[in-house]
Amino acid sequence: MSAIHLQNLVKTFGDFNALKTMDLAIADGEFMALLGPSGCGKSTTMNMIAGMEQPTSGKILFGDRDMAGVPMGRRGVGFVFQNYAIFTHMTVRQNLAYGPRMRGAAKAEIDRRVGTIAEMLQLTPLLDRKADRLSVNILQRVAIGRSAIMEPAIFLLDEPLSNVDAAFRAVMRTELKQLQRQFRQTMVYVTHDQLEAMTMADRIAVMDHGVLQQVGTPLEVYNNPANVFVARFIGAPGMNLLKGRPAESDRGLVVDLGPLGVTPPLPDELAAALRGVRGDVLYGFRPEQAMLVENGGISMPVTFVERIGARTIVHLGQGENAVKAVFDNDVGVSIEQAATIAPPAPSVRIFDAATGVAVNAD
Ligand SMILES: Nc1ncnc2c1ncn2[C@@H]1O[C@H](COP(=O)(O)OP(=O)(O)OP(=O)(O)O)[C@@H](O)[C@H]1O
Repeated sequence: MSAIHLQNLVKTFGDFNALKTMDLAIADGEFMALLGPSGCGKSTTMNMIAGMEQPTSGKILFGDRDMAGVPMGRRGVGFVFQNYAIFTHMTVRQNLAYGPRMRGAAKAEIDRRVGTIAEMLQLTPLLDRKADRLSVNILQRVAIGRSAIMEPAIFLLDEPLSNVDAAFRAVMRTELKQLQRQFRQTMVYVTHDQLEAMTMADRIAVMDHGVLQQVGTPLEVYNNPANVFVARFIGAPGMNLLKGRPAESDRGLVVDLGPLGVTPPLPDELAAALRGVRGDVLYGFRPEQAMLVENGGISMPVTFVERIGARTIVHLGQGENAVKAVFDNDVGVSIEQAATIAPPAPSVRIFDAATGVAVNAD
């Protein structure tokens, strides 16, 4: 019953196409993140699942039940927004108890549920505090608790952590994941923050301009982005992409990067797939996978070195040819030096420069 199917879902506002078409199957008990930049249609999709917006066309099914015409209050969904929606004149306990009380639950049952949720969200010492005396961080925790206590089979969260501070956000990422594991709800989580999506979600639906770009586990979208948008959007920093042309060499197929020279040879399967591609390609590799080598790599001037604790981000090249390399230690390079970097062959990804679509090795 708690699986969600979005079928050919379209939403237009006047003549603006906010969601061009969306097909997505979310399994019962799955944590699905809707991830993308501002304005890509995440909230619009979420609001249609909740029943706050009606689709222009297409279907939303919960299990095999069509949600067309089913009002929000009858969908059995819990919803948490960016801006906490709680009663400030009530205590934390009264806020948490509100939903079960409205449903007519017995006092002992309400007390039990309030106790469990308060414990999970570390609200126990604050239960008798008035909500108007709490910080924004704690208010959002109460808002999540107020929804979670109803044990909705489907839990929808729209950027719930964007107003809380960074340290608290890190704590809440773990707590939300634990909450979902405990209640085994189907959770749909809207965010523009790829780190939130990567750390919490079972699968991520990456969106851009009202179009679903890719659906996959965090590792799938990180390791095998379907296109250039996903390659750049996932990862911090995003994937490096250098423009070039496939070229035969005596060591096998390489990518000729023009003034940067040629890349190391491509792995056989990728080379085989690439032989079908005409025109320019983008040679992609993750900053974390770049290695410093003596020779046989791509040599570029170092333009900037960021040292963030034990992590070093080395910026190389400029303009279209700028790339970044991330190391877990201080690699001892400095500005204006040249450095030669090479990704391990299996981690290289190639994209068709004209379409942006990944060239798949398999
Ligand atoms: N009621 C509306 N009327 C007109 N345009 C709308 C309406 N709601 C959303 N839009 C537009 O639809 C597009 C998608 O909006 P949506 O809120 O779904 O994006 P989002 O990906 O959630 O981004 P954000 O994180 O900024 O909310 C935006 O360009 C937005 O301006």
